[in-house]
Amino acid sequence: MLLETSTLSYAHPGQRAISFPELSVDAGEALLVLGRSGSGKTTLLNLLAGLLTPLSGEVRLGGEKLSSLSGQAMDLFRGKNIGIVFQKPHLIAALNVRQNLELAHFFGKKKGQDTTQLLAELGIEGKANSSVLTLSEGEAQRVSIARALANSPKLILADEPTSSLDDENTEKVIQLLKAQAAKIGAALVIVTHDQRVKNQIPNFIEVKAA
Ligand SMILES: Nc1ncnc2c1ncn2[C@@H]1O[C@H](COP(=O)(O)OP(=O)(O)OP(=O)(O)O)[C@@H](O)[C@H]1O
Repeated sequence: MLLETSTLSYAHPGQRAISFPELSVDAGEALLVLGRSGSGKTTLLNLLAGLLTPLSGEVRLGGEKLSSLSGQAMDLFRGKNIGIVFQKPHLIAALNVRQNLELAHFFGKKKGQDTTQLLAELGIEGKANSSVLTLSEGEAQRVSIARALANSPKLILADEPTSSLDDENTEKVIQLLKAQAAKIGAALVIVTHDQRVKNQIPNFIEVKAA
């Protein structure tokens, strides 16, 4: 199994601990994380990304136990192996579209996917040299997906990637993520409360606050 967790829990300061259901995702597979607002979906995603350290249990990616990696080693491991699509695109305004993608190569210290081809696959090749400030919301979301894929990560994590999109673009974005995960053999985990996504990815777990 490429990604797996066991007895994972986390407590935010001053909050009750959240216990997460076990999850496992193989290369090329997709999993949805569903749950009500405040149930802990983003917290789980941050644990899977090694951005938070669990209170108990562990996350293993490609056999590597994330909590055994120190700060700097974890940052490098994440840059190489984990692509994250945040709820809001978080693009660097001073850089154009292509440069935003190349930044991922820089942080991952690897050459990664060809940016021209990647942008073409996502249907935004015409925007390569555009300022990110001139993009529509849907285009910016696709650039943030391209950036997450730029290093051909083993794991793609997406936090509510469709919450601000209409039905047509929701379907397109999920298809894109699935197709890209299958192409590079990555595990795909999508956190959402968007029930529309269930039609496209039947495999899911549900996070429930205690
Ligand atoms: N930095 C923090 N400090 C303290 N409590 C936090 C912090 N971040 C999240 N929480 C609390 O932890 C719980 C889970 O939050 P989380 O953001 O993981 O939920 P979520 O399921 O992603 O919610 P949403 O769907 O609204 O984004 C909530 O009760 C939240 O208030």
